[in-house]
Amino acid sequence: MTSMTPQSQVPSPPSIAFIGGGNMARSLIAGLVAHGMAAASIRVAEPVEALRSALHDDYGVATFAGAAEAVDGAGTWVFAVKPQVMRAVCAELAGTAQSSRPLVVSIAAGITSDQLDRWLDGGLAVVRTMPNTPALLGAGITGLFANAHVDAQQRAQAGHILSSAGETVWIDDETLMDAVTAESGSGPAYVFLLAEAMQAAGEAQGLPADTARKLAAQTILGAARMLVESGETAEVLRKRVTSPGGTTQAAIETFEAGGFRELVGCAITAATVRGRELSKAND
Ligand SMILES: NC(=O)C1=CN([C@@H]2O[C@H](COP(=O)(O)OP(=O)(O)OC[C@H]3O[C@@H](n4cnc5c(N)ncnc54)[C@H](OP(=O)(O)O)[C@@H]3O)[C@@H](O)[C@H]2O)C=CC1
Ligand SMILES: O=C(O)[C@@H]1CCC=N1
Repeated sequence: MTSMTPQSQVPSPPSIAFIGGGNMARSLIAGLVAHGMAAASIRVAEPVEALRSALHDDYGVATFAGAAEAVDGAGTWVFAVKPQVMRAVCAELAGTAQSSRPLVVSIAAGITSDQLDRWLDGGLAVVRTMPNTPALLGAGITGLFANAHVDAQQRAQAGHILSSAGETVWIDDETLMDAVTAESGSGPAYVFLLAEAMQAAGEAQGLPADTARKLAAQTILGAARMLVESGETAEVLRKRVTSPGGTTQAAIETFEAGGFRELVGCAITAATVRGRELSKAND
């Protein structure tokens, strides 16, 4: 006798479960679906009903209120919750992790692969990653670190998931993941701060707000494309703009006199230190 299982109850292997369906999970899911991953292979645990509905409506993925239901049958678990709740979420899933031995991928700032492995009761393949928000456009960059339990196939799987968000770079020394977080994970916010400041300064010089906004945004886009596409260093590109005795020189000298480089250094140090604090504070 053949028993029929309703189609809706059949997980399509190999499926990926996202635990947390907020901003970053949404960006990664958008990238995966855009790169051809079947929506039926993506399961998302998210407590906020409005976020669950939006993910289902926009991408067709299966959504669940609880993490335990979302990971059922999934070979890869992507932890996309805040660092502050990671330990509790892992405690809830540790038993299932030990019986189903998934590939564990985390995007959380600060939380180490050792902590994740320990909180899930040990011996698991863990890839700690740090993407950034341009993932939403497939223009992100992600640093990845694999623990000793990750095999070649799992490494490829983690790389595949994050490459749908943009570029990837593997990091061999996990202690550097806090620096990755400080430079590229948080980095889009620094650029947006620069855009805010440029726009405000343009307006202060008399430009209409919409014109000042467009000038700042397109300048940052164009400069970023030159950095990526020209093969030249930032220093060379900066010097090409800076005519001797001209307007740029006047501005750059003002930045330098104000300690711009030191300030950026202090900001990135603060973010790196905060990553380490997040690890300790949530252990
Ligand atoms: N935003 C960014 O630019 C980047 C963030 N990250 C990392 O990504 C992670 C997520 O950040 P982000 O997407 O911005 O945060 P969000 O707050 O947007 O998303 C996290 C989601 O997880 C939900 N959640 C809480 N508890 C659970 C649970 N037990 N099971 C399932 N879902 C749960 C939260 O719900 P609720 O709000 O109700 O708690 C929230 O909707 C963080 O660890 C962060 O460090 C990494 C790179 C960049
Ligand atoms: O601010 C944060 O903690 C997260 C991690 C990197 C970007 N946003």
